[in-house]
Amino acid sequence: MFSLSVNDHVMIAHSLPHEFFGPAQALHGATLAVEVTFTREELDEHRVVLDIGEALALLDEALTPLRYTNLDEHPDFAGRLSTSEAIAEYIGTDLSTSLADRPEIGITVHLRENPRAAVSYTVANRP
Ligand SMILES: Nc1nc2c(c(=O)[nH]1)N=C([C@H](O)[C@H](O)COP(=O)(O)OP(=O)(O)OP(=O)(O)O)CN2
Repeated sequence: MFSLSVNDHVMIAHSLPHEFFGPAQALHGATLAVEVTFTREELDEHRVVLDIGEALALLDEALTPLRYTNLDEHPDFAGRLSTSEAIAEYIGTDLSTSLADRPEIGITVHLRENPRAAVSYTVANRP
């Protein structure tokens, strides 16, 4: 199995309006560090998992709709808690759509919420 990882970050604001989240029910900001790992069982005809430039561009495209937004007002999170897990799923789903022509590529999104906590999401039905 081969893998390629690229990273970026995104600044957002959001609230988590449920008592489960304690003080995070209030509006707060976060700079999320995002790393995506693409995997392939075998290399492609260019002997790569995915071109690094394309991988960076795909990640940038996935993050652009989130940059500097208040997720409480973002239509894709309407009525849904914008936890780090949900944001990782959103990014993974976007990347999976962009790579619909290459279902042989696995996608895992690793999202660091703060120096002590991170989540990850692996897109289903890919290797
Ligand atoms: N599994 C998750 N748990 C929490 C998330 C999340 O995205 N996924 N997010 C938050 C808050 O947005 C924030 O990042 C942390 O808020 P905080 O109040 O500091 O939460 P803690 O759980 O660390 O501490 P408390 O003891 O609950 O105050 C929270 N959780």
